[in-house]
Amino acid sequence: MASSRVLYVHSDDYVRTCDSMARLPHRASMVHLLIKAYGLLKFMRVIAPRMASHDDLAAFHSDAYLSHFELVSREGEDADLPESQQYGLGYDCPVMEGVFEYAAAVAGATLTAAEGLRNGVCDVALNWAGGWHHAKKDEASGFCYVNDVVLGILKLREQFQRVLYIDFDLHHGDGVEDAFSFTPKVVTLSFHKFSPGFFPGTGDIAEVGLGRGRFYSINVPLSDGIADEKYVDICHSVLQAVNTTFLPEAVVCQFGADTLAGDPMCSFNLTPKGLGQCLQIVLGWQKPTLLLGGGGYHLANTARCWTYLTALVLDQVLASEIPEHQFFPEYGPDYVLEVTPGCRSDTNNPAHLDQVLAEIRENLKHMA
Ligand SMILES: O=C(/C=C/c1ccccc1NC(=O)c1ccccc1Oc1ccccc1)NO
Ligand SMILES: [Zn+2]
Repeated sequence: MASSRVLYVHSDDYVRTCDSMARLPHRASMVHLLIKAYGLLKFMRVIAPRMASHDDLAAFHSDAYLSHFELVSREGEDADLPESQQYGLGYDCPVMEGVFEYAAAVAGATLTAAEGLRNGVCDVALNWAGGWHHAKKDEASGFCYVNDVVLGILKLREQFQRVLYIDFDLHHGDGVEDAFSFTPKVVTLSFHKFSPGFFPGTGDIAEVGLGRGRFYSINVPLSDGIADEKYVDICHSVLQAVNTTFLPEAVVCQFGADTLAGDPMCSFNLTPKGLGQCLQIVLGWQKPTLLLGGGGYHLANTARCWTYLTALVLDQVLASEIPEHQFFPEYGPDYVLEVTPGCRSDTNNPAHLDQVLAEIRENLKHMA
């Protein structure tokens, strides 16, 4: 990738705001400082994000939700207003003071990245602190308060007729699928763990979209223990089939890193190399591409993964040794970039995966 054609959305203020999300302490700093420590910033155009305005957020979210969310964010924890529950606020989506500013900052960063692509300023745009795919029009969900992914896709749709969304996070990208389930202009494709009782519970292969959007939502339900080889194999087959059938003009990828070996979600057994092979397939299409983060609860592995993917975009090879920097101690005991797969058994049987692929190929035949 010609380096100046890669946009990296970053500012120290933005990282500080994202770091303030207590449940992901310093993750944004760890990601940025590892990318910086590997000397990758000089290959990219670094742009400071703008804050999303109320109108920006209202492109997807309801006014009722936004004004309630802004109110409780001002008052912080003790704002246990009765209607908070109907807006998904509390429990999975605790209301920390300033959480509205955090959500507006992340949404603004994803919009800044999407605008760079829409205006032809860059070919690839990165916002690793974005990717909050569960938020609904009027409800926070799964620790997602504002759906920056939907906002980014809507921004790209101002310029591109057909947008392909690919969700590599461990969890089903339900908020994004819901937002576009009735339209054939956006294909949402999600690879995720689908298992009784596992959040969010949606994303079965039979979920194909509704009305004019029927067959434009694609779900690849997977089970625990899948490792790089099988994951890359099914991703490659589905991605190629979707790209040649839908012919997208722009692509948005959510690379939630909770699929990695060692993640506390303890489900899949992937490594950054496997996700990198999936990214290489998408980059090979040479279409305007927006890359976002998402889940990822082993903070050092998440930083390893997104740094590795950033280097892939830049055609840069990284040394195994983690460079000396502020968070170096977090990378022990080996202090290397690679993530070692776990020795967990893969519960995905090949015959079932073939069946999943056959059903998706069948559904694609109905895509006009
Ligand atoms: O990763 C996700 C969703 C996570 C999620 C879903 C339902 C309820 C809460 C969720 N998120 C969290 O609990 C959450 C968010 C940030 C940091 C730690 C978090 O907890 C854990 C707890 C145990 C393992 C991993 C994460 N979507 O991609
Ligand atoms: Zn996740």
